[in-house]
This record gives sequence, C-alpha cells and structure tokens, in this order.
Amino acid sequence: MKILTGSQIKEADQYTIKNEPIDSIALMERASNAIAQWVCENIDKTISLLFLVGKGNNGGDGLAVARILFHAGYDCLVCMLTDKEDELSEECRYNLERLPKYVRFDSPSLRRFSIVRFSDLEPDAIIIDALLGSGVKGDLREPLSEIIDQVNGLPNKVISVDLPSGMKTEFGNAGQSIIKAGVTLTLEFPKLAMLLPEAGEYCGDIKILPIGLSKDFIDKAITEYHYITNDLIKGIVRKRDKFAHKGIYGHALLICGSRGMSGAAVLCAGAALRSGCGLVTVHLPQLERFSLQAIYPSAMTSLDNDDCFSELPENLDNYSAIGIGCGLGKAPRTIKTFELLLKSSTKPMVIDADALNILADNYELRQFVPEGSILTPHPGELKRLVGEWKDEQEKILLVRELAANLKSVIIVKGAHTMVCLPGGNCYFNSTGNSGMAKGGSGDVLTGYVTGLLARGYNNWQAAILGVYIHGLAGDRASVRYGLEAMNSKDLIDELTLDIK
Ligand SMILES: NC(=O)C1=CN([C@@H]2O[C@H](COP(=O)(O)OP(=O)(O)OC[C@H]3O[C@@H](n4cnc5c(N)ncnc54)[C@H](O)[C@@H]3O)[C@@H](O)[C@H]2O)[C@@H](O)CC1
Ligand SMILES: Nc1ncnc2c1ncn2[C@@H]1O[C@H](COP(=O)(O)OP(=O)(O)O)[C@@H](O)[C@H]1O
Ligand SMILES: [K+]
Repeated sequence: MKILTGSQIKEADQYTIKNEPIDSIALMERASNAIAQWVCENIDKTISLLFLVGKGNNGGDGLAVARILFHAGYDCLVCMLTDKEDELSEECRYNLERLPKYVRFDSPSLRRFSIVRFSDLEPDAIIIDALLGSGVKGDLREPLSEIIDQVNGLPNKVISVDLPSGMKTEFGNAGQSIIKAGVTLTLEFPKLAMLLPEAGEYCGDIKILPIGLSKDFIDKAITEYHYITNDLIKGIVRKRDKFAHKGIYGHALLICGSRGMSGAAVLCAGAALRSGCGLVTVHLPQLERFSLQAIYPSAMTSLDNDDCFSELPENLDNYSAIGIGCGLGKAPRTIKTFELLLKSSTKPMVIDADALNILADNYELRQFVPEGSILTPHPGELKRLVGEWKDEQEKILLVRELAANLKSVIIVKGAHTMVCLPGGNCYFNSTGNSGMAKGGSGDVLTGYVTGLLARGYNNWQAAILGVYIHGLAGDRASVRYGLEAMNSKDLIDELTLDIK
C-alpha cells in the first residue's frame, strides 16, 4: 500500500470529488460512516462519547460521526472549539447545521466549553478527537495545545479521527503537543509520521479505514514510502513445487555464536529451518555445538576449532546465502576472518549484530560487502554505521545513502521496521508488537531472512517477506503467551508462511 503525503492526500480527495464524481460533503459522509461503523463494532452503547471538534474538515468528520452515532443510540456530547460560522470550513458548517438539536452541545459562544469541564467526565467515557487532522500547519495556536495537554492528563481512552490532533503527517513532530490516542482511525492510508519513532507512539493502535478515494489517482501517485500489507506479501510468496527436492531450494550458511553465545546460533538456525530452504548449515565453535544439535537436529554443523569465528567454512561456493553476526563477538581474529570471508565470497549476505559493529569500526571493509546483501541494524547499530541524526528525516536520508552505496537492502529494526531498498524506496512493516522487544528476536529475523534468501527470494523480497512474517509470528505469540511472557524462541514456532 502506498503511503502518500498530506498534500497528495488532499489532491486525492479533490481528484475523487471531481472524477468519481462525488461532492465533498458526500465524501466526508463516507469517511464518517466508516468511522461510525468501527465505533459501533467496537464500543458498547452504554459508554458515553465526548466529541472534541475543530474548525476544519477533521471537525466536520467529528460532527458527522456524532450525528450518525446519536441516531445509532449512543450518548454523545459535542464540544466545539468555536461555532462562529465564518471560522468553520464549509463542510464543517454543513455538518453543524445537520447535528440533531437533541445532541448535547457545548461551545465558547454558549460560554460552557471550558477545559475545566473535563473533570466532570465519567472515567469510562471515551473521547473522540476530531480537533485537527491533516490540515495542521506550523506550531499549535492556543487554546489547542492547552486542550491537548489537558486531554493527555485524563485517564479516559481517546480515539483519534484520521490523525492524533497536533500530529503533522510526515516530519517535524518532535517536541509538539499531540493527542495521545489509544486508537487512531486513519482514512485510506497510514500517514508516514505514524510509523516513525518520533511521534508514532501517539497513535496507539492504527486502524486504516478505506473511504474509496480514486484508484486511478492512487495508481498514478508517486511515492517512495510504502506500507507492507498482506496483499503485497501474497504477491511475493512462491509455491513449492510438487516434485521439489532439497537441492533446488538452496543451502543457508549461518555463521554465528562464540563462547557462551550458542543461544544466538540456536535461534538463528531454528528460524532458518522454518524458511523453506533446502539445507541449513551452522558454522560455530565446536564446544558450542551441543545445544544446537540437541534442539535442531535438522541443521548441519561446520565446526570452528576456536572459541569464536576464526576459520572460514569449507566450500563456501556450495552455499546459496550466508547469514553472519548473531552472537559472533568482535575478537581480533574474528574481525580478520570476517574480512577474509568478505573478500572470498560474492554470495549475498545477511549481516547483523557484531558483524555490523565490525563494519562500523572498520570502514574500509564496507567496499567488500557483496552487492545484493541485507543489513539488519537496530537503531543503536545504525548509529554506529551512519552516525547520529538530528531527526527522522535525516535518519531516512542516511539509511538511503547507505543502501545506495552498498547496493544492498537495509532493514532498520523496531516498531514498524523500515526496509530501505538501494533505489530509495522504503517499506514500513505493519506487523509485530512490543513483546518482541526482547533479546534474541533479531537473531530469529536474521536466520529467517537468510533462509528466504537461500530459498531463492531476491534480497528485497526476502527482507520484506521476512520482516512481515517475523512480525506476524510475534503477533501470534502474543495471542498465545501475552506481550510480557512471550519470548524470542516462541517466534520460531509461529513462523509460518500461511498467508490468507
Ligand atoms: N473532502 C475532504 O477533503 C475530506 C477530508 N477529510 C477530513 O479532513 C481532514 C483535513 O481537513 P482540513 O484540511 O480542513 O484540515 P484540519 O481540519 O485538519 O485542520 C484545519 C483547521 O485547523 C486549523 N489549524 C491549522 N493549523 C493550526 C495550528 N497550528 N494551530 C491551530 N489551529 C490550526 C485551521 O485554521 C483550520 O481551521 C482530514 O484529516 C480528514 O479528517 C475526510 O472527511 C475525508 C474527505
Ligand atoms: N516495539 C516493537 N514493536 C514491534 N517489533 C519490535 C519492537 N521492538 C523490537 N521489535 C522487533 O524485535 C526485533 C529485535 O531485534 P534486535 O534489537 O536485533 O534484538 P536482539 O539483538 O536481541 O536479537 C526486531 O525485529 C524488531 O523489529
Ligand atoms: K484528529
């Protein structure tokens, strides 16, 4: 799914209005029906709803949703920033006129809408935030930032319409007052800012509600930002041949583990064994082999006589893809052997953890990273590779430069992991959860992506597919064990390519 900028979304609205054709009020009604339907399906009618309504079309949505939900039997209180008609957008004014007179209503002209009244709210009442959407410009003007700060201090759950009020659609959200939503019902597309660490946490759960914007416009729109959806994944997944034999599905080599770090090798190998590749060999110190062989007898081993990576595996050409880094350590002889590996193999590699740290410390090695590789830094490793960034925009720029220079894919891990391709396109993941923020989850990703690369997917396919399925495994594990208790080994059991 494409991620469009705020101004592209406005153009998409206008294009749809002109070409469907549909008038702007009817388009707003369509959006409001989608929002109201979500509320009806998810919120009990005994819960009161407080609508905070701004002056623009986001406020217009809020008024229309309040009308629809009032008719559906909800107790609705509408608080407007202003009801001075000349300050309202046309659509907002129209929906104010259509608000049934029985809906409880509050505004400054009635001298009642004051933020102090928030203290009268029932603790289980839900706030519907329709103050500001994609039209926010510049720093917030009062009383908005004061209202937002007050709402954020309340215990009540907040549902934001389109965007948490105050959030800019792309960049520039650091230090801003933004509504802290429990759920954001966003229209047609996720917005880039929702997926970035700078402000993404303000959205809570993101639900994307289609409102039928012009397919023609969306198909033609140019963007470098994409959201990884089930449909994209379905287009990548390959079928397994009926007459398959293990020789045609590739051989993954995992170089991981060092003294006392065999767990990383076990996790990496377990995940690679779920990827569908024909064979998995793990190169690790021979004293560390026991747990691997006991837990995953399906994996073969290539044993290093040292207690860290210090000998190249034999017959490197026999492998289709190499994954390196998990639990590897940075002993000087490991650095030397990694250098030798980079100079002896042109097979695409998945480079993680200490292998990334070695690349960060030894700049001259970067030129030997095989084209078509995949690097999987978490933000700490990324900083070591590209230096500090001042904001998210600069971070993305630096990642793009790295991907282009190495002609490789960069996976920046975290919530909404970003997969950046050498041409500059960035794909944001839609699966996964905070229960995955635990030791070893990254080792599972590295093993899985290496297996997919060996299985025959190209590097961007393996990266996108791997990140999505790894996140899905996290979501399944969270259902089974809960966010707190789930751990990285559980992810392996849930890694299936069962896409509906
Ligand atoms: N036909 C359409 O254009 C549709 C629009 N939709 C809704 O419309 C929203 C966008 O509407 P608008 O473009 O009217 O914009 P918004 O309603 O998001 O914001 C515009 C209003 O906020 C005020 N404002 C902007 N920056 C401010 C700041 N820094 N401090 C204080 N006030 C500020 C403006 O004066 C204006 O009154 C979307 O987010 C979505 O909710 C949906 O109904 C879908 C259809
Ligand atoms: N809050 C989160 N939401 C979704 N996924 C997360 C979150 N935190 C971490 N993850 C995922 O968990 C994995 C953690 O990787 P990493 O930090 O390398 O762990 P380790 O080095 O311990 O194996 C990554 O795939 C990352 O995307
Ligand atoms: K909003």
